[in-house]
Amino acid sequence: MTVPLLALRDVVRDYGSGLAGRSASLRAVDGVSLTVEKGEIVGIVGESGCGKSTLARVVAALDRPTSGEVLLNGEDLVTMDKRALLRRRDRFQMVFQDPYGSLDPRRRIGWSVAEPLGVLTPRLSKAETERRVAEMLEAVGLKATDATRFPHEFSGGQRQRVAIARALVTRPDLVIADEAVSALDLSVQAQVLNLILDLRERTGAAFLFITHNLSVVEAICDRVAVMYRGRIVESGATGEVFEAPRHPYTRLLLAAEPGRAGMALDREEKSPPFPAEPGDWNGCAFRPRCVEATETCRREAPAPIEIVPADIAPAPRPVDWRAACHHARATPPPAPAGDLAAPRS
Ligand SMILES: Nc1ncnc2c1ncn2[C@@H]1O[C@H](COP(=O)(O)OP(=O)(O)OP(=O)(O)O)[C@@H](O)[C@H]1O
Repeated sequence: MTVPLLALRDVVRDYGSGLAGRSASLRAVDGVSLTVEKGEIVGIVGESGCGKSTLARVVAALDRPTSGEVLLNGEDLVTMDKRALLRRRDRFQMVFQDPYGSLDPRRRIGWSVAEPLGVLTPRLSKAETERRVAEMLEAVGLKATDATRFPHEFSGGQRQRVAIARALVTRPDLVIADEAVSALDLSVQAQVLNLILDLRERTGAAFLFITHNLSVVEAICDRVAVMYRGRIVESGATGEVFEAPRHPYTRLLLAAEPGRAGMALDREEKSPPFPAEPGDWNGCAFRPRCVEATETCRREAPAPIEIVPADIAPAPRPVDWRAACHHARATPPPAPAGDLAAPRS
């Protein structure tokens, strides 16, 4: 059996007092398990505060989970000592929403792109470093001579290209992109997404793409994981999940996307408060917003169930579609307009 590039096993991240014996005040990530294969682009979606960025930081080893495993090529980054982790740092890189934040305004672009090489492969010669920087700048559609310019001389889209060049210069296996295109105009966004697809083809890098934008996920992600209150409620191939979502929250998210026909969404219902204590909440976290909720949903948190795609009979393939809902079915339920607008309880 091949080892996935990234495997998250039951990852939990609590924010709280930090005092021993005291329970946490907030569970931002609640038992997330997920895999990313080599060269795959996996999207994490969900509304603000659902734990996307916390998960991204844990995967990038910028933050430690409260419990769980983060396996990169089978090695657990959580239990790894600092020196071993530093040696693996060239295997994964992060791209943030604000390229200004990751580019030093006083440094020339060439320096910023080269910096990870200096930290991670310090024995590289000056000539080889310059060659790698020029190669990366050209790969992201800039000129090699741009290396001598400063960040303020570039547009937002160009700066995001520089940030991507910086992330890919060490030839990482995995790039964790947190809202990496959200601040860009639609046309520039499309250019950067095409660039990412192109770079995936050329370098074989996998991407974990954190976004609240479903159109972005549809455009580039092979698979999608939908998060709600720290948990993955549905995951699977993007086309299948978006075509016939099985979790009511996925349907709600899709219906709320401008330009998509579907159920009405009462915007007041968005962003419900998190439980003050993780233990306060039994049952399904989505229950207060779901018209399908029953007594079972009140009592028991639903475990993910496997969904069998309709075409499984003529072309058997591994089942990779899961929904954590007591009422998820193998076939899509009829969804009359407005059925999620008014919660039952
Ligand atoms: N350092 C922190 N200390 C305490 N609580 C935090 C911290 N960082 C995040 N949180 C809380 O954890 C929850 C998840 O936050 P997170 O930033 O991961 O969500 P998100 O889905 O990325 O949201 P957004 O899309 O708005 O960035 C939120 O309730 C947030 O307030």
